[in-house]
Parts: sequence; C-alpha cells; structure tokens
Amino acid sequence: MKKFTCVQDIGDLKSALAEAFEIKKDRFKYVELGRNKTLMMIFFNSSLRTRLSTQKAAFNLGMNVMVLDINQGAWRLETERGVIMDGDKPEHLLEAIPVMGCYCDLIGVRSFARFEDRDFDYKETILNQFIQYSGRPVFSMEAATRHPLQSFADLITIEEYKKTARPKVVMTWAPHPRPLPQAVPNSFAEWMNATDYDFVITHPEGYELDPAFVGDAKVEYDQMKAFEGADFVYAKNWAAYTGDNYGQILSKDRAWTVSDRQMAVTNNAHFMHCLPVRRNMIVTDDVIESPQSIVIPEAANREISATVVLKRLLEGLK
Ligand SMILES: CCC[C@H](NC(=O)CCC(=O)O)C(=O)O
Ligand SMILES: NC(=O)OP(=O)(O)O
Repeated sequence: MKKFTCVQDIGDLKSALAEAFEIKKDRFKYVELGRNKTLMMIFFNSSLRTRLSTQKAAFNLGMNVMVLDINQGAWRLETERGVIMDGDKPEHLLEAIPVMGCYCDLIGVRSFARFEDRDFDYKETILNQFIQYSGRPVFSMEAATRHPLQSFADLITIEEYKKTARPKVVMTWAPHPRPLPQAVPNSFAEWMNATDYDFVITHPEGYELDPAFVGDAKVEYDQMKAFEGADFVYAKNWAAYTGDNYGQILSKDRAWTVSDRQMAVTNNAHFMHCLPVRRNMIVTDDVIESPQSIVIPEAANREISATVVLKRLLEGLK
C-alpha cells in the first residue's frame, strides 16, 4: 500500500478485517517490521484518539515516532501558492513538506476542512500536497473529506458486535454548537456502502452530504422512522455541505439529540460515536452510559486499524 486516504486504498475488506482480527490476537506479531523506521505525525488540528492510538500502533510495529503540531512550535505555515509572504508566516508548506519527508519513512497528516472554499477542501489540497511533495507514503489522520482510520475501526467494531450477517446501521445527524466537518460522516458512509449492511442516513433537510459519499444509502428525514429496527446507531454532527450553505449551521434542534426515546424503537441497538462527543447535544448521558453504548471499544479499535494500515505501508516500502 502506497497511501491510505480512502476505503479503496485498503483493498478487499474481508482480507483487511481478517488482518485486523489477527493483529488483535497478537498486536506485537510484526514488531520487527518497523525496526529503524520512523513515523512522522503532522497535526494541523487537535486530537486525542488519533494522536495516541497511531503512536501506539507504530510502537506495536517497532517504529520510532515524531509528532509535530503545526503552528505550535514549528514556523507558522503559508499554504497558498502565489501569496507574497510579508506577513506572520515565515515558511511555506511547499518547502516544509519535502524537508519533513527527509526525516521519516511514513507520514500521517491531520488537516480538517477549513470551510472557506468547498473546492479547496473537497480537492483535498493540503493532503495531496503531502502526497505529491513529501516523497514518502502518506496516510490520512482525518483530512477535509474523510477519516479512514476511524471508519476502518468503526467497521471492525460492527463486525465484532453484530448479531446478524446484514445489520441495519443508521447514521444520524445530531446538533452541535460549532460547524463540524463532513469528513467523519462522509468516510463512514463510504465504508458502510462498501459492505452489504442495510445502511440508512438520517438528518434534517439541508444537511445532505456529497452524493459521491451517500452512494446507494437510503436517506430518511424522519429520524424516528430511520431508527426503527436499527442494530447500530452511529451519531455525528456535521455542518451543511450543499450550495451557499457550505460550512454553515442550519439547525441546533435538540429533538435530534439521541435519547432513550429514539433508542426505544431500535432493535436494542448499539450506540456508536467517533468521540470526542458533546454530551446532551449529540447524545444524552443515559444513552452514552448505557450497556448498549460501545464508544469505548470503538475507540480502542483505533489502535488495531492503525496497526493494520502502518503494517501495510511498511510492507509497501520493500
Ligand atoms: C474525530 C472527530 C474530529 C472532529 N471533531 C471536532 O472537531 C469536535 C470539536 C468540538 O466538539 O468542539 C470532527 O467532527 O471531524
Ligand atoms: N475519533 C478521533 O479521531 O478522535 P481524535 O480527534 O481525538 O483523534
């Protein structure tokens, strides 16, 4: 594997899942693979789970790790070409990227959507500059339009907890005080559409995601109807995608906050969320603390998804 930015990069999902469950049985099985290899993790945005689980995955494979928080310690970076750099940014990304590539063997990048220009975001401008100019294999630690490490962990978790071959999985929008990226819902939809699950997306009108990610998923504007018979509920907020509303908050309707009311019409569904989660905006305390909540095992599986991805990128170096 030469990059990991989307579901297509991992190839056959059944093989990827088999590798994940193999590694889960013995996560140090490939500890020699990464000897004297260095992972560089570059964050343009905050992180807890990705920052910790991806480092742990690198250690599982015997790698060295460097972590850089851009604009905190490094020089502030200009990312636009053609800009006269007479302001507060002493370095351009197009120099910084190949320099960072000199010091490592693999690069992970977190760079969220900026919501200033939809084309800039949806062309994955920053991530693709790392792919183009670093000279190293690059993987996404959540970019503008996807979060594949999260989605792979979500799939592993559903496979572990499902009671039927084709569970009903419902992704629901929920209210949030800030405009959040579409990366997590886009990516979850992309991975769910690559399975044979019964996948439904529910959100208020106006929050339609990019059709390229929605694919053949059923979209239901009535949340209670969507929840009927669900085996898994995956909650997430996202800002509007369509037209002039890009990056905007259209609703903070707390009737969409996942509570016992909605969970009551499901098939005793497991509750999932990528975390961090705003309690009593996205989901009530009772639901996220209930026996059906699997948000912690879901987060734990981030170590497994990252170990599989780093293993395949290391194997690609040979
Ligand atoms: C893994 C999720 C990362 C990010 N979440 C946030 O930025 C939450 C920030 C907040 O709740 O203020 C998102 O929604 O894409
Ligand atoms: N789910 C996830 O990626 O969490 P962090 O933003 O804390 O890394």
